[in-house]
Amino acid sequence: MGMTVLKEIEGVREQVRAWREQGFTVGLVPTMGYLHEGHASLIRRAAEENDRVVVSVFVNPTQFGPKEDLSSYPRDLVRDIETVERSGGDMIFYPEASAMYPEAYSTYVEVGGITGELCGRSRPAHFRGVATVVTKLFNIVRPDRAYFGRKDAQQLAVIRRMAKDLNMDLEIVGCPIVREPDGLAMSSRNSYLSKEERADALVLSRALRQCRERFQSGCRDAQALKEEMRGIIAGASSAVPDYVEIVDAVTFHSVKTIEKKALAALAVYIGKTRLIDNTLLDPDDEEDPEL
Ligand SMILES: Nc1ncnc2c1ncn2[C@@H]1O[C@H](COP(=O)(O)OP(=O)(O)OP(=O)(O)O)[C@@H](O)[C@H]1O
Ligand SMILES: CC(C)(CO)[C@@H](O)C(=O)[O-]
Ligand code: BAL
Repeated sequence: MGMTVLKEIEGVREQVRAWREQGFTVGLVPTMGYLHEGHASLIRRAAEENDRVVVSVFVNPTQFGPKEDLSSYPRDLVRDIETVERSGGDMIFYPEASAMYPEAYSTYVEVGGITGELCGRSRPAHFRGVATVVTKLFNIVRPDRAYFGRKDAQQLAVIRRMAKDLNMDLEIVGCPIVREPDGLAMSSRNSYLSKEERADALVLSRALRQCRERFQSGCRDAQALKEEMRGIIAGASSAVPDYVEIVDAVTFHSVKTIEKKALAALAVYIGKTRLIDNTLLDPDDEEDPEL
């Protein structure tokens, strides 16, 4: 089967309906495009677990703040088509913003609780935009499973909460963080970095690795771990932390002592580029294949 590229919502519905009539299961990988190996790993996983895979490519305006990078967000549909095809996807859905948010559009999905923490503090309307667009994508594609990366750990938790709270009939699948060989988590925004900033950006994964090592050797004091991470970040001249946190992996509330599953999570400006990364700190399982 060849790959389809569709812009119109109705065309997507028709194609998915035809697949369903043939008894096929459908996986969805929502993205903002400029695809890299992190996205490709989600598409491959979806292709392993579903008969057909839809990849949405949509730079969603409602999740960007007024001073954020909506207009400069990188785009390359031709390369994205190649990546989806090579990774086993069957359809790219790339709608226009005016089709997703026509005139008089007025409905938003607000997830409470964890959205008040971490990225939700620095990007106040962000998760409302994410929850809204993901709900719309779920309603358009009606997938059996949807795939999200753990690099955006809080986003994954918000979507799991939303799907559960709103009785959405699909499985949310979380996928491991894919890194460059030197440890930097892959991100479309890495393309903004100058050569010097690219080198400085290594402080995120380095700080998290150090945190994990100290955790594995028995340290459970979150303050001490955070101070050490801040010290590593301060070593890069272009790096300014937005947050350096250790939170409960379920509630996303800050913890003092790590007694159950926690997440060490960072958002750091490297020059003007805001990057995020995280690692799980699990007192019952000290192995982490990702860092
Ligand atoms: N390095 C990665 N490993 C695993 N999943 C990833 C990685 N990067 C992004 N993803 C996942 O891909 C999906 C689409 O993300 P998105 O298009 O925003 O990519 P991104 O590279 O994170 O972009 P940005 O630079 O905006 O953060 C999300 O579920 C995200 O968690
Ligand atoms: C899930 C998502 C595609 C919604 O726009 C976006 O937040 C992303 O790329 O992670
Ligand atoms: N990966 C999250 C998309 C955003 O930063 O808006």
